[in-house]
Amino acid sequence: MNVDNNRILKDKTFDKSRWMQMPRNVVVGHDALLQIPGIIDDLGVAGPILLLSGATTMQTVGARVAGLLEGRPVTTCLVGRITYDEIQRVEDAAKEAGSVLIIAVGGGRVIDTAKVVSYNLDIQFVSVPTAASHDGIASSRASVVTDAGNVSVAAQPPLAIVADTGVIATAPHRLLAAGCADIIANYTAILDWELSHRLTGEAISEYALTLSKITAEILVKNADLVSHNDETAAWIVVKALFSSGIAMSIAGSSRPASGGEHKFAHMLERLAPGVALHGEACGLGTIIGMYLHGGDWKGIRTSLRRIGAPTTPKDLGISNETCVEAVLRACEIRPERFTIFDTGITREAAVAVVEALYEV
Ligand SMILES: NC(=O)c1ccc[n+]([C@@H]2O[C@H](COP(=O)([O-])OP(=O)(O)OC[C@H]3O[C@@H](n4cnc5c(N)ncnc54)[C@H](O)[C@@H]3O)[C@@H](O)[C@H]2O)c1
Ligand SMILES: O=P(O)(O)OC[C@@H](O)CO
Ligand SMILES: [Zn+2]
Repeated sequence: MNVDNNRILKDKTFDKSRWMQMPRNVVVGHDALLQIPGIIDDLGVAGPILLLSGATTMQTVGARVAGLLEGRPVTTCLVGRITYDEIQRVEDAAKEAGSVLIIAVGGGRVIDTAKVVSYNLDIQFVSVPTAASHDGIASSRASVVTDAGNVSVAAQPPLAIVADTGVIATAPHRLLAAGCADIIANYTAILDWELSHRLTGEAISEYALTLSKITAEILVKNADLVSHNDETAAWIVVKALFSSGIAMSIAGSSRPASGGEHKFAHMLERLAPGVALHGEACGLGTIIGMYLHGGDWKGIRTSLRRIGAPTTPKDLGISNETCVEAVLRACEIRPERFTIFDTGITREAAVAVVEALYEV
């Protein structure tokens, strides 16, 4: 059922009420894909299925899932960028097929699209991440691209998650490293949330904040293990991505995992579309955010390097000027979310932080 998970009952003395929606079945491990038919039966959702995937992932994992669903009514649909137009197109396809369940097989964009469509149509969906590249695999939020930049919208968390570590370990290491960077971003997301709490009085959830922080700490502790592209690394990173998603579900917003470093990343995506993976841009934003907070930015950089994630604009294939621009204009993204990037950074300061990224 769709819910406004930040609903406040104004007429009560104790006036808070929040729905925290969580996944019901989470299956992680080798050959987890084979469990999909059993999971669908266990969920008790019978009827036409919409199999959603990306152009690349449909040819590989998507095709395997289609094979596993043989004998059931399945319609396939490919998704590209996540925009409101694209969401509408997928909604129309789901309606036309009379779908009662979406199975989303792919990266973050495919899963976010499924989340919004299933929310809007009030049908369920199963999340089948093909890469450990983002922490949206379990969250109840989706990030949609609009002309005004990325917006974070309420969405439906998956009823089930099927993360096959064998599949994830065969994805390029770049994707796994990006997922790690998306988790390391939690360090500055938390600092920004606490800063906003102190300066603007924004409410904070200690549980969400603590879960987000511990998740990043455990990941960094395992940095050497996740620098490999094997199933152990996939296992560790998927658990971190899941945990971070749950922190977002507890908070009812992406706040525990998305601060100024994400605003920077979303602006960078607008200035240089498609150049960096989401997590890669967030990792760079985390080093910058930590520098601006006066924290251990070199420690963040060391962790990202150990994992194999980019740490400079050059690594990402963007110019220093574009990076400076993204630092200065990050505040245009989601202006209501106060972060260290919203404190009036001068061009001089932005140039200085970008130059510092190259310090040995
Ligand atoms: N809702 C949330 O809480 C949340 C959290 C983090 C990120 N996001 C969103 O997710 C998106 C980023 O996710 P992403 O980095 O996965 O991007 P993506 O979905 O664009 O995938 C990146 C690339 O990886 C490829 N890929 C995926 N699996 C593969 C595999 N097994 N082998 C080879 N290639 C594979 C895809 O084809 C694509 O080209 C952004 O839109 C971001 O805003 C949302
Ligand atoms: O709200 P946004 O900024 O899309 O953040 C969600 C997710 O990317 C956090 O890792
Ligand atoms: Zn993210």
